[in-house]
Amino acid sequence: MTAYYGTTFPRLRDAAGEVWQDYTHHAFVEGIRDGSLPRKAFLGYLVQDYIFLIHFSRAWALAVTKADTLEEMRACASSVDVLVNGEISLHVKTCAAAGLSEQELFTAAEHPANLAYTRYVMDAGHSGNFLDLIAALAPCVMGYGEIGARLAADVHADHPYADWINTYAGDDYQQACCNAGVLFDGAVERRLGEAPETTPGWGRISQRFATATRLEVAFWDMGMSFGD
Ligand SMILES: Cc1ncc(C[n+]2csc(CCO)c2C)c(N)n1
Repeated sequence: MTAYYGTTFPRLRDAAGEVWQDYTHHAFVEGIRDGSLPRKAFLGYLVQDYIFLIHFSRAWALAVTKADTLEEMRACASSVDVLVNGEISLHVKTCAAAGLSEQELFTAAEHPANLAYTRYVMDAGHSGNFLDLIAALAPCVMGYGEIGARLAADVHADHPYADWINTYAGDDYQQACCNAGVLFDGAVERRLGEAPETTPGWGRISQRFATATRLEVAFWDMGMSFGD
């Protein structure tokens, strides 16, 4: 069962249409679910995801500077902390266990799909306001929450991708998605009022959300290409 991620997220997800399904039910995700994803594809993805997380940390740090309230600053600062002091080292450990050295991670060339996605998110923040940035960050956070919760049903002790699935299905990660939902709802109400869908700002965040979702699909496509 997927936890409750607030009211803004499901509205934007449903407005995004089929692309959300393309993202959360991508062949790469289905390969993780049934364990058929080639190891090569998974490792290629992990290396790129390490680079992705570094730029994502920068985007959350940008959100700290774009926030309007101390509460928003705290939530975004905490995301930076979790990412740079937690998730990134977890990636380094997972890669090391899979035979990839930290040196290989540091020297890996950034794939264009990775560049496109992370720099799109950074630009949403640089050219726009706090809400533009959060809307571009949301598909990443909540999408992995939905994927983890769904895939947990098929996980068993010797599943090849059990660690990955359990990370995103776990209580800590699900709670992080709920917290992101509270941040997103509060940010929308503060800036767009109680009927946000009737404002021009809503069209902008819908577009940001849908574009970031398309870039998640392209990220999975990239992951599949490493299996060839
Ligand atoms: C391509 C890609 N998209 C989403 C995530 C998931 N993710 C990235 S940062 C973060 C923490 C909150 O910002 C989470 C859950 C990923 N690892 N790689």
